[in-house]
Amino acid sequence: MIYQTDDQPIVACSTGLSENTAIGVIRLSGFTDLVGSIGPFFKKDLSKLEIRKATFVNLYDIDGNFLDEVVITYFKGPNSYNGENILEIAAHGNTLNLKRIMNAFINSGNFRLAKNGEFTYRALKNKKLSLAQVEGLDALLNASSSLMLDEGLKLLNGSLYQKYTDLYDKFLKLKAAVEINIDFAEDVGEEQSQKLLDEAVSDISTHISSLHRSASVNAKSLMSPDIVLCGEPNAGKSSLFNLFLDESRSIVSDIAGTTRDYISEYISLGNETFKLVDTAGLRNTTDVIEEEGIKRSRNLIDNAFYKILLVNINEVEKYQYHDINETLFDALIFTHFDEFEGDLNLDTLKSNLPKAIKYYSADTSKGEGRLVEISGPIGPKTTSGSIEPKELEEFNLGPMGANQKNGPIEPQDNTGPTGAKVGKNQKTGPIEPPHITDLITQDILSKYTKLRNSDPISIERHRIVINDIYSKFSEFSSNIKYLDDIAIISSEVSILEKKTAELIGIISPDDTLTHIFTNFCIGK
Ligand SMILES: Nc1nc2c(c(=O)[nH]1)N(C=O)[C@@H](CNc1ccc(C(=O)N[C@@H](CCC(=O)O)C(=O)O)cc1)CN2
Ligand SMILES: Nc1nc2c(ncn2[C@@H]2O[C@H](COP(=O)(O)OP(=O)(O)OP(=O)(O)O)[C@@H](O)[C@H]2O)c(=O)[nH]1
Ligand SMILES: [Mg+2]
Repeated sequence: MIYQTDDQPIVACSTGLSENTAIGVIRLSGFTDLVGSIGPFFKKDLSKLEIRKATFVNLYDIDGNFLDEVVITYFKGPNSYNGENILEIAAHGNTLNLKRIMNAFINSGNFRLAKNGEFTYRALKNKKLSLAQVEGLDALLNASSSLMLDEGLKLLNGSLYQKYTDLYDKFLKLKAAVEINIDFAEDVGEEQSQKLLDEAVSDISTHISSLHRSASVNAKSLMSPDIVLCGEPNAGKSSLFNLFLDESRSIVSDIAGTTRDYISEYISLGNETFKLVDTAGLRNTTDVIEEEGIKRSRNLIDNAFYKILLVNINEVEKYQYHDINETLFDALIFTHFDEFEGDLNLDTLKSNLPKAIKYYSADTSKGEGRLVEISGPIGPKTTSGSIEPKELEEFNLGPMGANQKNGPIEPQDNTGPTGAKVGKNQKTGPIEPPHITDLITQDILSKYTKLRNSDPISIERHRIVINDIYSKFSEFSSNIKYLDDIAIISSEVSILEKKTAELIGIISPDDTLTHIFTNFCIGK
């Protein structure tokens, strides 16, 4: 299917028609004769209408019936959003009123209702926006996380768009350097022309590597950052879920398999909203319904932004759900730590379990928790690897440890968001133990910030084209010293330049256009 259109003048309500609002904006675009085709609606000589200035006027239908008091703004093409003549009418935002006004223009026979995204389509056609910018607009308008919103803005006219156009300019420079090698090597000197070429190649190499890094960030998990709790039945998933929500949202019981399907709630951590998901306990089962629940859990884990595995520390030896052994968890929490009496050797405990970046111990029925080890790719060297049992004991125990049975457990209500605050009996009592949700929250936010700072590119088309340019260019730059046929070099550079033009959207395939514009709302 191809996005089909014509050049007729169009009208639409850009502020939506699903709800009454204070003010609604109706846009008219693509008319050539402001005075003749629009003047009658205002019973005014619009030849004196000031450009890009808000003007208060009365609006009438074609038969002269009064419709509304409105404010109009005229953008004379090509200096408008889409390059066409545009008139914006800000009217009273009752949807009946807005529809009646639109109908007045449509019934005059000079305007038709715009299709989805048609104003913007014309901006693209008139080269006011490139395809990449339109995709940015799409991301901006449909964003469900502040990260997507940022990406949209960066594409629309910001740093990311600049990176794309810089890459294109650099390919043009490379092309020029190649041409100098072909035509003017003798004039410039062999050495000088080779230097130009080398510089151009290395410049692109740095640039495309940075884009490639941005395109390699796991984008799926960023669109809706889910925090998924999983583990075998009775591990304490629902207990932790409720600790996060500060209420008993999920049913907690000692019957294994209590949670049969996943449940989720939105939670605010820092300034961000995350979806917290409590999943069905993972176990090998013959129950068809439970099996389906587990399948869903697996799916959620695979796509999660932050994966938490809970394991009852007293049952590590019995742990048997190995289908997720390949998954790297962000956090593994040893729960039921308050009941633990065994030998605390983390290496032994870990050997029967999937891997994680950070290990915690906790009493998930109450909330106390400790960080026990950082390992894996992001852990600092000093804390990675195994910790000596003695060291771990000091690190790990404290008020919740060996003395726990005789010593009082401090009430939780004084625990602030950073954990470790002094409890109620300040003078005599021990220090308040940290809260597991505070520790995990810190880690979630730090992961989110890190991802955000890595300038992720989540638009699939861009990821594909960037990866393609990256791999073709890598091949090209490692071969260039062996290529003695300058004509071959030249044609390779042309291919890469075309791909970059495609990334920006200077060249845009029809199916891409259709895909994008059907996603837009009417009036955009
Ligand atoms: N009222 C109103 N608000 C709006 C829009 C709009 O169309 N109308 N926009 C719609 O998305 C966004 C703003 N985008 C716009 C982009 C370009 C031009 C424009 O007139 N461009 C001219 C002049 C540029 C200049 O003076 O610097 C041009 O490009 O030639 C207007 C709005 C958000 N807010
Ligand atoms: N002592 C102790 N009890 C806990 C701890 N965490 C959870 N419990 C208890 O263990 C039982 C199971 O907890 P849930 O939170 O329902 O476990 P779950 O992982 O959601 O279990 P399923 O929904 O069956 O998969 C409940 O009785 C909890 O009160 C803990 O750290 N220490
Ligand atoms: Mg549960």
